[in-house]
Amino acid sequence: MFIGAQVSLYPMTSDFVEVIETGLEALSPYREHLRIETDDMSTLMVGAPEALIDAIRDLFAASARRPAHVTMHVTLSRGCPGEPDDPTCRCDTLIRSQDQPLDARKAAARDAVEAASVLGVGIDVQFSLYVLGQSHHMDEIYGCIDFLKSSGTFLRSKNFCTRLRGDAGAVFETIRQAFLRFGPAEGHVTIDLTASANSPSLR
Ligand SMILES: Cc1ncc(C[n+]2csc(CCO)c2C)c(N)n1
Repeated sequence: MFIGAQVSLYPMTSDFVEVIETGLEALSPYREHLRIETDDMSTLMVGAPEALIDAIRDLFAASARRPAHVTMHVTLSRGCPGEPDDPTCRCDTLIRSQDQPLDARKAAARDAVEAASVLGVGIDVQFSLYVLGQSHHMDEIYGCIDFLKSSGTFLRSKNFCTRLRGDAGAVFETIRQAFLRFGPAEGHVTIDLTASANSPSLR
């Protein structure tokens, strides 16, 4: 299994380099658990979803604590058949949910969001879950949307994606649960996500 993300921050301010560097500094505690490589367009993070999603959450929360409007684009992927197996990506949640029916997975996902840590940073997210290479992929997508509607972070459904709003802790836990508990444990699943904080449109 190979699990990872390409992550880009887009601060809407002339001191964008400082905002990006503030975000990247928040990754320090995760560097011993994840492979992290930054270039001029994005930062690659590879590793188990516990550290991976926490790292993306903290990267965005750190930049969102500054006053400027900032957005982030994330491509998450698990189980891509073209990527090499990486033992550091081992994930017990995926292994355990393998044989669980959809209703049990929805309930477990809700429990995890309820138990999420509170960061004190309000954010908006819109994302799409893609279950690849499966003929019954819509059952998993509708199951995931059911979970999202009861997650406490649901804002509204939109064409092609779902809007979430709330504390960064609960919102990123919702994303982690959507990523791990829907779509086959051994299958190829991706998420396309945009996050936003401090938007002047919401003032
Ligand atoms: C998370 C994240 N990683 C890398 C970049 C690409 N990037 C654009 S400007 C800049 C700082 C000066 O080189 C960097 C690293 C990004 N935007 N967000």
